[in-house]
Order: sequence, then C-alpha cells, then structure tokens
Amino acid sequence: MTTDDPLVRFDGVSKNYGDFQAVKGIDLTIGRGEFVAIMGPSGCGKTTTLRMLAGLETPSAGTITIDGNVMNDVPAHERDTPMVWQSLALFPFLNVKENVEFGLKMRGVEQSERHGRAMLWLERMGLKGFEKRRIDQLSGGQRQRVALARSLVTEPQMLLLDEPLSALDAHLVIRMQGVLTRLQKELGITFVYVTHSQSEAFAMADRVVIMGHGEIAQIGRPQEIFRAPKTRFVAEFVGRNNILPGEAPGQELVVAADRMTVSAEQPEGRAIAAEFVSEEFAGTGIICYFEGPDGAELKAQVTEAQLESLAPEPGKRFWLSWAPGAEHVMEAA
Ligand SMILES: Nc1ncnc2c1ncn2[C@@H]1O[C@H](COP(=O)(O)OP(=O)(O)OP(=O)(O)O)[C@@H](O)[C@H]1O
Repeated sequence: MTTDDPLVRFDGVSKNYGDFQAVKGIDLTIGRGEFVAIMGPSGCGKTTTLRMLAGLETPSAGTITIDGNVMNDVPAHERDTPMVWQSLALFPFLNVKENVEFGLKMRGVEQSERHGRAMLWLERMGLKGFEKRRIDQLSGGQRQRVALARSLVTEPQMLLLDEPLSALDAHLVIRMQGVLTRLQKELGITFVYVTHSQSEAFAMADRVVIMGHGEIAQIGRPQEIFRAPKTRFVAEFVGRNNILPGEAPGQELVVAADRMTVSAEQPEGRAIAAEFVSEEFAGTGIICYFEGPDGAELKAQVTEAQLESLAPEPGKRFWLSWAPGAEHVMEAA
C-alpha cells in the first residue's frame, strides 16, 4: 500500500433505520492527512455517516474500508478512530490530566510514559498549569481543548469531530478553528469534521462534502463548491448565491453575491431590474438584498463607500449585472 491510497473508502454505503433510509448508497474517499468537512441541513445523514466511520453504527449495505481493511463489522473500541462531540463526554470525577491520560491507561501504557505524553499534550493545547483542575472549573474553550488532548494523546491516524464547536461562544469558535487547523496540519492526522456551519467548513477543510437527504450532493474544495455549485440544492445551501434563469429552457445560472454589480442606471448588456429591500453588515462587506422579477430574492455584496454613493432606500430601483464569465451554469436538476 502506498501513501497515495486513500485512508478511507465508502463504497455504496447505506444505513437503514427500519423503513427509513438515513444514508443512501454513498461513495466517498478520504486521503491521508486530509481535512474533510461533511456539511448539510439537519437530518441529512451527516452524523450517521460519521458514526459508521467510528464503528458506532453498522452499514446496512456497502463497504467501509480504512487503510485497506474492510471495517463494517469492527466495533468502535477496536478502531483507531476517536470521536469528539459537542457534548465532550469528559469524566467529571477525573481531573484534567487524568482525563487526558485515560486512553493511555486503557491501553496499558505504564505510568511514567502516560505522564510524559499527557503533559506534552496539555502543553500543546495551552493547558499547562491546569493538570489538577476539575473539569467543572474550566471554561468551555478549555474543556474543548482537554477533549482534543484526550483524543489525540493516543496519536490516532484519524480524528472524527461532530459539531465540536457548536456549544462555544462566537469568539471562541474562531480561536478554536485556528487551533484545530494548525494541529491538523502539524500532526498530519486525517480529520473528518461534521458541521452544519458553512463558515466553519469552508474556513478549515481541504474538501467539503455536501449532503442532502442521505445522499452526497457535491464533493469539492470550498472555493469550487462556492463558485460552481452543481445543483440548486447546493447553491441554495451555500447561500449568498443568486440563482437566475439561463438562456436555454430549464437552465439555471449562479452568480455569487460578491460578483454582482449594483448600478443606479441601466448598464449595457444583461442586467436585472430589482428593488432594494434591505442591507446586512457581514464580515467581508455589506450584503444588499433586492426583490427581482417575480419576487425573486437577489443579493449583491458592496463596500461601505459603494453603499453610501448608491444611497439605497426600500423600494428604490437598481440594476444588477455581472461581468461576462462571472456566472456558473448549473446542471439541470
Ligand atoms: N437510531 C435512529 N433510529 C431511527 N432514525 C434515526 C436514528 N438515527 C438517526 N435517524 C434518522 O436518520 C436521519 C439522519 O440523521 P443524522 O443524525 O445522521 O442527521 P444529521 O445530518 O447529522 O442531522 P443534525 O444536523 O440534525 O445532527 C434523520 O432523519 C434521523 O431522524
């Protein structure tokens, strides 16, 4: 086996709960050292997919291969795939260091080595000096770092994360995203990260898997998925996209909000008349919302200076246009 072989393969993997099919015959490969985010609306099968990878659920059909071995019937405790959840599952009756040492103790690693490895990980996670603290004496962000140290101390080849940051405050989320991406790159561990948050997935992952109704709607680099969504489902889920009728019957175009130009006068070429509705301050600029033909919602990102010179008011008419080539033609549904 060479290092180019994928670490993980899903081949036609399904999961049924009674009559209900939560995951429908998915194919997916994950490379060694890759950071893959699985994203999609609530109930689309993200967690079920991750739990099958962890060995917490058995596939109803298909095969899951890790490192060339079929894993379908290998239980979680015989796998090298720890999982980190939002709810953490730290042991309240153990202190910070004992929590981190737990996995090593279970594997029969002797005390002095356990101590050394736990201390190394606590230091890596910026938790030096906290060894003796009880879990309930830590902040949310500190607990999250203890949970990561506890999962990583056994040096797994892959870490599974299920919405690990969703219980944290917004400012901590950004900081933990930095901690996670840096760790992942430094250690070269494969991360499979389930989230419903586009900003999290796009900020961290090498590749993003978009799921809908138990199926994979698209797999690609964040930029690819943002600029070239394959279907209306993906375009709408990713947000900040305008979906417009194309030239051919049934064809649809996507123009991202940051590629739309707003003009007070009708420009040359294709432009859409739209009435201003409202604006929203976003991190990267200001998103203006318009009502286009047939009540369609249209979005354009502008700078503060542009907003000032456009002086929009609800109901005022503008023209939205885009440069040739800025649009992406979607596959027919
Ligand atoms: N043990 C179970 N028994 C029956 N149905 C289940 C079970 N576990 C999950 N499901 C159903 O399978 C579907 C997929 O669930 P899953 O938890 O994978 O979704 P998800 O994409 O992770 O959603 P969320 O973002 O809300 O966590 C859902 O409709 C869910 O209700």
